[in-house]
Amino acid sequence: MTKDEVLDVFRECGAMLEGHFILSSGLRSPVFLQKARVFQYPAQTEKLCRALAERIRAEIPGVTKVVSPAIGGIIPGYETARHLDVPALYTERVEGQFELRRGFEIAADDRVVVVEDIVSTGLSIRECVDALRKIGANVVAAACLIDRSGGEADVGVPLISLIEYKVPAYPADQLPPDLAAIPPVKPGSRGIQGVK
Ligand SMILES: O=P(O)(O)OC[C@H]1O[C@H](OP(=O)(O)OP(=O)(O)O)[C@H](O)[C@@H]1O
Ligand SMILES: O=C(O)c1cc(=O)[nH]c(=O)[nH]1
Ligand SMILES: [Mg+2]
Repeated sequence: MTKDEVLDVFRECGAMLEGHFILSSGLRSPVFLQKARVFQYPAQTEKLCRALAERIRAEIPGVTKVVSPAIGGIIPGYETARHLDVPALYTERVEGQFELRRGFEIAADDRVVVVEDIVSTGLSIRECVDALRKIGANVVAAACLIDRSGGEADVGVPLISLIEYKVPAYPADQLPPDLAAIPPVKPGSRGIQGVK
């Protein structure tokens, strides 16, 4: 898929939000890609994830498992894994730290790709990769639908993005005046109900 085709899917699903958003990293941004609005449509999700799976298959041979950081990564991880014909697992936050969900297993000879929805700073993928390495998993790459860092994020493994789409993000104490004038909202799940 071309960059415009991917962005059109987000626009058509009403997922390209403008305002003042607190990102997972704590940075602030005038744009939020509300992926949940895309993932409510199976046909659109299938189209994006089929294209991502094709990229993964072409660039990373022999993938045996997909693991995604909850919550946002679960649906695209599952759909991408379906196209790769491998199992779809996920990590979830337990007292703020990612852990492989209870019941899932990864063998020493598995070749794991972490599949994420959106990358901003890459922090969530790094945390997921760290959690997987801690239990001995071989993480060979990561992949995402949209890389908002424009290729700058370091996720600790090779990152395949369906598209790069550079969006501004600012520390909370360095907001441009037009952004500071808008009350901020936090759409993501990190930090809810006492979770760090
Ligand atoms: O590259 P980063 O700076 O880590 O930002 C991107 C992360 O932010 C969002 O997750 P969030 O923590 O908001 O929770 P969610 O997955 O439940 O939406 C998104 O799903 C990515 O995981
Ligand atoms: O950085 C984030 O938290 C983030 C940005 C974005 O555009 N979409 C999203 O789901 N998370
Ligand atoms: Mg997430």
